[in-house]
Amino acid sequence: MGAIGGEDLMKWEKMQGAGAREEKILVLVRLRPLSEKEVASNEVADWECINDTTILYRNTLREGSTFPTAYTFDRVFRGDCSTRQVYEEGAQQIALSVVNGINSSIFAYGQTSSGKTYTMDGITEFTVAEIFDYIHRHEERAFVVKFSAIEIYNEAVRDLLSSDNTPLRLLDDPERGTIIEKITEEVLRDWSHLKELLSICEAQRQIGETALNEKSSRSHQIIRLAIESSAREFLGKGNSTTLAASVNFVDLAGSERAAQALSAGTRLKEGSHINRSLLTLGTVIRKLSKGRHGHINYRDSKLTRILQPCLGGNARTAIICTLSPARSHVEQTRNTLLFACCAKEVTTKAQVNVVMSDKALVKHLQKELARLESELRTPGPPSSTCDYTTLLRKKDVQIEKMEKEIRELKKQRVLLNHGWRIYYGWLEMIMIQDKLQTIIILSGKQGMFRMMNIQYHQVWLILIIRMVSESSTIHILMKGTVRAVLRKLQVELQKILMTTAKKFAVLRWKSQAGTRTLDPLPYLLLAMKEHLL
Ligand SMILES: Nc1ncnc2c1ncn2[C@@H]1O[C@H](COP(=O)(O)OP(=O)(O)OP(=O)(O)O)[C@@H](O)[C@H]1O
Repeated sequence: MGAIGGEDLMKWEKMQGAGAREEKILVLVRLRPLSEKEVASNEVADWECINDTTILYRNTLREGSTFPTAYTFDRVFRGDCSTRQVYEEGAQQIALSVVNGINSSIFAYGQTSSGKTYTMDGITEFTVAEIFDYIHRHEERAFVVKFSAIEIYNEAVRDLLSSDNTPLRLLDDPERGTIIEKITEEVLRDWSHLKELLSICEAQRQIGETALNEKSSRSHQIIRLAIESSAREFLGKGNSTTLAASVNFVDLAGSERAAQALSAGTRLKEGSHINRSLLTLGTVIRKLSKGRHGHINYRDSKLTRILQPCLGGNARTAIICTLSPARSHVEQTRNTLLFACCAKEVTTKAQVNVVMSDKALVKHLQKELARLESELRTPGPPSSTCDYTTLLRKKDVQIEKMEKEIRELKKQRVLLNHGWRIYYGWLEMIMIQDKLQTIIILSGKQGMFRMMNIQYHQVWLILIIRMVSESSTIHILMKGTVRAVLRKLQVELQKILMTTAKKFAVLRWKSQAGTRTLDPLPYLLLAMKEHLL
């Protein structure tokens, strides 16, 4: 990962000062023309966009109905509007936020055959073309663009870049939220590479047949571009910071009822799952539209778990609701419009995402500390002595917190740089947990165990045992899942203990209860289980 610094850091600090930006989800409606098939079967178009923001139901035969006839959104697009127009006048601003370190998502929602895939294919390509163009125009920055794609089919998550059909697991990460384990990420090289990856995805996507749409997509598809950028000027220097964000292109499966698609058998099973995910999406949107009160059931479906940040979280979001104008689809069109009405009340809180190196973070915290101290030295006129004391106390707490963070970061850096140290004396365990990794150092008079870089469920474990009383050093490198590493570790330790039994037999351990003789193996395994699993 590269680095930005100086001006960029200042710019970022300013942006952070301005805080996260709260805004409503952008809701766009796209009405498609009647299809040839619909025209051939004498279908009537009952919906019309009367201006740029309003869509009207024009069935005079239905007068007296309790449903509203006019619906207003951020933007509505008539049947003769091109996808480029939908992109430029709708989704563009939100999608391109990603190059400035802001997460963004574009969804297509609507019944089968209403034009979701037709719309999202164009939106995805236009966005990537503009991202490439932006990258070429900003040579002062180094960009890395990573492409990944999944589908959620019958509530199983599949990697669309892999021929392996094994469902991917979702994991909860305290920092990054829900992450998809073992997902393939391709570093995007150029336009032809994008086309190649998109055609792999298309081939992998589950295609089924329903009575409504001969090539109906039966799964939810999420294409994700993760973009990291750093100023070339600071590449490789210690005070590195990187802008990191991703944009999701979400093509949902049809929102219609399974019955209407004349589904049966497999199609019916798909329908119920599709509706479970969409039902949860609807519930989440409905709850969010009424404010953030109470529990929001993101975890009830894979779709809402993965898309949680786009639904009221740290992202800018646009939803394109696609509609068929046909009279026979009026019920589904109304359902889609109802969903769209709820979605336009949902707010998200996007912020610039910056990944900093330790050095840059320490620098940032020191600056913040200095700012707080200077604020303290020149306080504004307090309205009363009580206000002034409260302010002072608050600042003290903030300063103390910052100082603690700086101490902690410095300690971590020292340990990372000089962690390969031998602690003489009693067996001791130092455990440091930071955002991404856990470092455990077990050390003792006779031996030292050092384990580091334990990230999520992938463990990179280095066990180094050094016999202090002898010159020999044994290095064992193990890699795998936590359980696999624990098993291997147990075997390796037993081998070592057998060969160096005498040395370890007298290994002592000082606990609160006093000095005791200890076999280090169970203690080590217990400590690992407690802290890592
Ligand atoms: N705005 C439009 N203008 C012209 N043709 C359109 C438009 N939108 C969709 N179509 C056509 O309608 C048909 C169905 O569109 P599409 O496959 O995108 O629907 P969908 O909503 O993705 O359906 P499903 O949920 O079943 O995947 C396609 O043949 C597509 O070319």
